[in-house]
Amino acid sequence: MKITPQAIPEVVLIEPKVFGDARGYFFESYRQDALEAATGHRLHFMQDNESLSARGVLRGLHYQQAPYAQSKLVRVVSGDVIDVAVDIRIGSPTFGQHVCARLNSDNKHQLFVPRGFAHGFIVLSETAIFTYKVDNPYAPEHDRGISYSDPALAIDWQLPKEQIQTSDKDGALPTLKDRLESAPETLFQYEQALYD
Ligand SMILES: Cc1cn([C@H]2C[C@H](O)[C@@H](COP(=O)(O)OP(=O)(O)O[C@H]3O[C@H](C)C(=O)[C@H](O)[C@H]3O)O2)c(=O)[nH]c1=O
Repeated sequence: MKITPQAIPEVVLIEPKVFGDARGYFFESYRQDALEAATGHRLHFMQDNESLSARGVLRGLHYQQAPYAQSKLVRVVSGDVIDVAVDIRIGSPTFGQHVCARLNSDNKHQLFVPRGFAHGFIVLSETAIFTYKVDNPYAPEHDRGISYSDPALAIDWQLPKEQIQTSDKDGALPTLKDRLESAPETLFQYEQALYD
């Protein structure tokens, strides 16, 4: 597999080696040793999630605040999405900046979204099955988010606004600036030790 740091280097893109033959294909969808070496973190993924969404559905931008911050290893088993990770570590040189990755069942690419980042994706295909590992359990009381349409983030979701569908919860999320001004404790500090 090829693992490449992105423009925000803590976020890495994983391109698995796919072995095709007359029966179909095989690839290693997760290698802890390779990902730990590439990210510099010990990783203990302990929950797998899966969601099915129709074209235009946008889930995000979500994160869990400390002490339940989550790293995510995300991939698409069916369909085509734009996946986005936003740096929400106060003091980071890339605070408020984001990485986009096109993940689909053809390229089989995966994105590692570290703790300290908000995450979301939009579906470009008719439907998409999105599956991912997280390294902390679901903690609804620590579930937080920022607005996918925050003009300061300037994320290109590639679909017209009228085609984007979100949950009511996601549609009401604050901008990063609002969250920074009203509840900075729900974000992260760049110097904060987020991994053991
Ligand atoms: C995330 C999660 C949700 N749930 C329950 C809570 C709700 O009753 C239902 C749907 O939850 P939600 O609307 O938060 O699901 P998504 O909008 O897909 O949220 C996820 O979407 C973005 C892309 C993320 O990165 C996060 O992993 C996660 O926030 O599943 C659970 O039981 N366990 C879980 O880990």
